Amino acid sequence: MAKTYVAVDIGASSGRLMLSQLVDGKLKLEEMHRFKNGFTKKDGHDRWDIDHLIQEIFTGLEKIKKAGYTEITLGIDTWAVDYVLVGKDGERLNDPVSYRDARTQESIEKLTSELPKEYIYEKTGIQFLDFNTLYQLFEEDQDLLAQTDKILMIPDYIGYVLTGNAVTEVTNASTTQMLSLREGLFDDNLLEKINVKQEQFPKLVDPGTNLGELADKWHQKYDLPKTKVVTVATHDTASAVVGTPAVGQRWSYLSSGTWSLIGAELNVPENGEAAFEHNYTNEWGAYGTYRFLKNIMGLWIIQNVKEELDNKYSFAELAGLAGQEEPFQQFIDVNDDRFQNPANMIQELQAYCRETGQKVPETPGEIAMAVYSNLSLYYANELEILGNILGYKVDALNIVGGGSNVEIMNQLTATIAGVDVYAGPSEATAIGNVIVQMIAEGDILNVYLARRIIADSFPLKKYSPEGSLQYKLNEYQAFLKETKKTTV
Ligand SMILES: Nc1ncnc2c1ncn2[C@@H]1O[C@H](COP(=O)(O)OP(=O)(O)OP(=O)(O)O)[C@@H](O)[C@H]1O
Ligand SMILES: C[C@H](O)[C@H](O)[C@@H](O)C(=O)CO
Ligand SMILES: [Mg+2]
Repeated sequence: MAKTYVAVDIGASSGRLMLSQLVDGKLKLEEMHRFKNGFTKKDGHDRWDIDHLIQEIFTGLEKIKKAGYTEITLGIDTWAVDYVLVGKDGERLNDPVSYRDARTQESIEKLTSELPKEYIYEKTGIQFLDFNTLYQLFEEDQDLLAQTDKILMIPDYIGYVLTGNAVTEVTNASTTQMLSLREGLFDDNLLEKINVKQEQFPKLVDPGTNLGELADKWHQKYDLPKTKVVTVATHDTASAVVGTPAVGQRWSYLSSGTWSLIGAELNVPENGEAAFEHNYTNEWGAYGTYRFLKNIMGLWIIQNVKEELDNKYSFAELAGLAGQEEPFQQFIDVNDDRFQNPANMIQELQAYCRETGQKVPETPGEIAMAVYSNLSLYYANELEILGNILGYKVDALNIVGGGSNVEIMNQLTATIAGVDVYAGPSEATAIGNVIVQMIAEGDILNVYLARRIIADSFPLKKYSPEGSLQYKLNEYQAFLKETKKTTV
């Protein structure tokens, strides 16, 4: 009987428990439970409801038990950078603050006035995003920090609640912008800067570490399967990269969800001048790799548009309406900070177009196409920059995540970038999560073979360039140069 694996994959917009088994060399994947995620304003900050997320996990595990699965292995992955402060009594001190909260808007300038960006980037190789853990802890309530016994990243906290065991998993630890590339530890100078001690972080562990059994108290409270928890690549993007089929000689990936993370998998970090100038990051990947990538605002923009249209349209319907419009009616720098957490996204997009003297999108289709076509242009621009930094032309882009369902964006990206796009699997994150568990349990030999199994198990859709849109990319790059504020 094939062993049963469960991925708990919680993104910024939604979470899911996915059940997987390896049967005759193919991966079976079944969604057992899905729930919404999101932050709300509480005690003056945008915060996650971590207790709700944990409750949803138990709800999903009860469904799995009810479906007849009595023994499972489980892994947890979530979004990056955010953390939970745990007191000396082992209990949570507060609701975790969301990385979209305004508290860190000025933090990079404040912190790097005393500790130069060049030092931080040379040490960590991590992109400057104002919500990195480094800046969040720099702004953290000092009284709370003084009461803190353990700082746990979100997925590590969930694993701690489930098993009682606390670790710091390295792929997510790297997103803090405090993990030294050379020493493989949190950098002492950076910790000192933010008033944090090494011992406030539990020991660093690699993906595939056995975290322990689900604590007995949960079996007394709920009807759950016997559950062994494995620490996977707990940063969801790290799991997504593991779950990428990696089609192409010089392949690249685009993890397309709330964020769009575009980049390549390297065996050595690249934190040189060009990478620094273009704010590329070296987040740690599984199996000693580095995720050399760039954060792009992503489908967060469409998620807000959908809500502001009172959810009258599904994502598929919005993509369908967009497909009825001409692309490139206006150029938008989708990575402009103003789109990070505006009061009203549609108004922000329209104001941007008015301020730059361009056609203002009005209908749902026009607005959706404005977003999708400018995301495609931005992806193509970054693929060109990625190739220039790495010294080779990327020959294939593997688009995974929910965004891989947006056919017009897949096709536009292929044509503008002049590369073949392979779309899917949309649940690559959950797949990468269970792959690390299967390798740890000896069901699969290594990640290279796993990726062949993924390509055999999930139909990929290929999009080849249709003519050339190089001229349009050149126009967009000129537009970005004119309108871009200096990058951090
Ligand atoms: N059928 C579809 N048609 C068009 N867009 C879709 C479709 N399905 C999903 N999407 C897009 O995918 C996005 C969600 O992607 P995904 O499920 O990978 O994100 P997530 O895991 O919830 O969040 P995160 O990116 O933080 O991990 C939605 O916001 C939507 O824009
Ligand atoms: C804030 C991070 O950049 C974000 O979480 C991203 O890395 C991610 O995890 C997208 O799912
Ligand atoms: Mg996700």
